[in-house]
Amino acid sequence: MKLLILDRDGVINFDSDAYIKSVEEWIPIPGSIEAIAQLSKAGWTVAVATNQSGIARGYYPLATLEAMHTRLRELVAEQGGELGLVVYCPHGPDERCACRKPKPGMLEAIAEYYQQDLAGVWFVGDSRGDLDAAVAVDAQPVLVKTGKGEQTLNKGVPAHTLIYPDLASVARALL
Ligand SMILES: O=P(O)(O)OC[C@@H](O)[C@H]1O[C@@H](OP(=O)(O)O)[C@@H](O)[C@@H](O)[C@@H]1O
Ligand SMILES: [Mg+2]
Ligand SMILES: [Zn+2]
Repeated sequence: MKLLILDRDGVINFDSDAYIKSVEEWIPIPGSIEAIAQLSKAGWTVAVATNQSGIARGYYPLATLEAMHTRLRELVAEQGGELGLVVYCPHGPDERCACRKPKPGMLEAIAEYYQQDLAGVWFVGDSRGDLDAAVAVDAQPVLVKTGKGEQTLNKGVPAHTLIYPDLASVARALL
């Protein structure tokens, strides 16, 4: 199976240090929706693994997070594509859950859902925690320079990380 896993904020949509707290604040990065649609139409399963500590912090309710993901699915469907499983970690850093990146719990949940081994599966993110979660399960860390990607790159990334300007260029590399 052709499985691609994406981080959300800073990869699919613009990120903010003030968190993405509403559907109105959830704005796709140009080319990202089209990239997901093109990949899915080419037979790729595109899943999402996203930290959403804003839930634990009380910045937005679960219903708002779900509304963002409904919007994402709708936009991909309008381009003729289909978005796969979206997994999120609603916990705060101090809850020591198993799912918050850099822990690989969400990646493992996606692998379990699709009964797919994660070795070499590309996980595309903008933060160091994304890359470390990939390394933890022998997936392929892929950094995009959107969102926090430039800062992440400047601080150093795992040795075999692949680096692309944005999700659209990742899609072009796979298609
Ligand atoms: O990039 P993904 O995983 O899709 O989501 C990241 C968001 O949950 C937020 O994660 C926060 O980190 P803390 O959770 O406060 O450490 C901050 O980096 C925010 O700027 C960011 O919007
Ligand atoms: Mg991110
Ligand atoms: Zn969690």
